Amino acid sequence: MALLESITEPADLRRLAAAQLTELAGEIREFLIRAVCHTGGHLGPNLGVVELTIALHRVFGSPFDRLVFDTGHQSYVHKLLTGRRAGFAGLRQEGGLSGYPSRAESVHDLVENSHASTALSYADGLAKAYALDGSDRRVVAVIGDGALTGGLAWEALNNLGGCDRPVVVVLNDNGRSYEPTVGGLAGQLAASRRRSGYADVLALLEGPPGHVAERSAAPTLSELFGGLGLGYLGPVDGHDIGALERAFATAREYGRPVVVHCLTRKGLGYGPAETDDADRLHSIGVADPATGTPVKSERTWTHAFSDELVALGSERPDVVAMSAAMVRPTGLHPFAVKFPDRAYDVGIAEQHAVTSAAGLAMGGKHPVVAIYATFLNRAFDQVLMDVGLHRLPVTFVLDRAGVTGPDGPSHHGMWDMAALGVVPGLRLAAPRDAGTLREELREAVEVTDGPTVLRFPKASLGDDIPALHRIGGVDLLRRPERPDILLVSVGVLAGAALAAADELAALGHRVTVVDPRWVRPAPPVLAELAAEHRLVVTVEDGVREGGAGAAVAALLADTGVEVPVTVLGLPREFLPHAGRGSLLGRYGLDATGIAAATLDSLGRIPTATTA
Ligand SMILES: Cc1ncc(C[n+]2csc(CCOP(=O)(O)OP(=O)(O)O)c2C)c(N)n1
Ligand SMILES: CC(=O)[C@@H](O)[C@H](O)COP(=O)(O)O
Ligand SMILES: [Mg+2]
Repeated sequence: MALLESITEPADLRRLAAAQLTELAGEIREFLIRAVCHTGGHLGPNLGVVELTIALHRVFGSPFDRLVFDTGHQSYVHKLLTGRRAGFAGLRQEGGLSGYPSRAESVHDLVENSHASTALSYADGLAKAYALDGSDRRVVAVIGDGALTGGLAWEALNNLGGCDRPVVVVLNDNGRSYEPTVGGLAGQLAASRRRSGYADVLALLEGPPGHVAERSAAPTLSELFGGLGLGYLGPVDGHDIGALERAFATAREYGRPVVVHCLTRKGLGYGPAETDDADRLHSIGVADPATGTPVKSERTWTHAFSDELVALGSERPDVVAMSAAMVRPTGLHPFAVKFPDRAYDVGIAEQHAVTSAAGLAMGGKHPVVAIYATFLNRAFDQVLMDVGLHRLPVTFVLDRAGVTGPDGPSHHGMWDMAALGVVPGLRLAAPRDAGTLREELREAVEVTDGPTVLRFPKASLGDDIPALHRIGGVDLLRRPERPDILLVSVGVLAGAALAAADELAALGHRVTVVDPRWVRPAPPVLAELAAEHRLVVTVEDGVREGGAGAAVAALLADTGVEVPVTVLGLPREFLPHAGRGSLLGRYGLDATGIAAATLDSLGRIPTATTA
């Protein structure tokens, strides 16, 4: 690692000879494999951009010139070249290096939002600002072929091409998002690779044999981007540092917006990634570096959803599934294998996914849109207007809801219950275990007059938590004689709520614990239950303001039930990266935190009413 250790800033790179750069690339790959297998993180994407990132830092002068990484999951090499090698021991760990660019870490980092397809818009704005200042700073946006399937990227291209600001768009084309990138654009890129005769990369192309041949009649990328008003350079071998540097140097002096099309191989240099057909080890947990296999394998909420959706698909031919470039991570793969004609992957295009699902519902189907909670934020208007206003039966299944952990602020799926709760006619369920997930999914697809939502976390599944009985759709999990406290627990927090009830019982309190199951709108029976208690405490792993607990408080106010309500949830802040359990504890959403907050609230009730 002698060369890598000698690099503390981009200027150090410019002192190296060509042969040393190749050696450095090898050291970086070796380092990444070891470091990322140790902590978990994005391995395949970073192994693919080693040469590309070296070349960028040799040609452009960051931080004067600005490098914007789309999504940012491929920024590890950039971090290594900008003085953060030592931080990799704590990559994505609490207090450690972020898995994405981070302005707190480095002046070389700019955009921390790891939602895809934004880089070209940021670049457009930066270039406008620098033009106003009369500055000749260059703006470079690195965007993957997957991220380029997002509509926002095309809105930006449309703007970039319509003016002469010198933005350099580096298209990192590895032919894949997680799986091979889908759609007409992917076909265009594939055809371009074919024409380039870049055999190694061609070997990665997948799809039916006719696919590439048919696409080869398509316009060239130069025509495509040229038609929008951008220059086009390429395709360039994305693993040839010399070729990349020549292309970037030309782009730097181009004087107009230009796309540099780089062909790369996701996972290059690590056998287990190169041969991984699922996703080239896109994002891994802690793994054995010798084999790339995860150290821990567990049954998750995603598995439970996945199995039940396949069962539903067999029973209900109208049930169709929709994904925005995340077929496997959201558990849709088994459904797509069994019902290939009823599964749609639209690319990184959440807004389109939602409105396309609306169309499917208008056409008599019941779409299940499986999506990470955080990515549905982007399609709020489509949920509200295109689905909600038309009262269409679309079911949204939000994986990674609540605290996700090491992916940090842009990935915590904590806004859903507050944001979606305002959609008229939308019903939202938060299953507490695998059993209720199955049950609530089935209830959701039975709904015919509006959108339904299921949300669950990125976590391993515990045992099912049985209900004593159900009233008004609400599950009673604990019901002592003469209860004084009502704990309303949302979804996965049922276990913590029950444990808190135990702690409180040990102190002499009598705690009822309920799981509302369908949390938005709040079930009316909660008002009746609340009236039998002296204090209501709601517990959710979503933003506290405007969430499920706030809906319970509003229900009580609307129905004249004058029992104090304490709403426990996440603060209205961007939460950092850290382990999920640790963050839940930090924000008082573990048993001890819930019990302590409850005692605190009890202590604040005037004595006359606590007697
Ligand atoms: C809006 C949004 N949807 C989905 C994702 C999840 N996601 C992260 S990376 C990725 C694939 C990106 O493909 P590409 O841009 O080609 O980068 P590569 O990993 O191939 O380098 C997806 C779907 C995301 N980050 N943002
Ligand atoms: C960058 C991105 O959005 C995804 O790669 C995400 O990090 C994956 O998260 P999971 O590892 O939870 O699937
Ligand atoms: Mg890609």
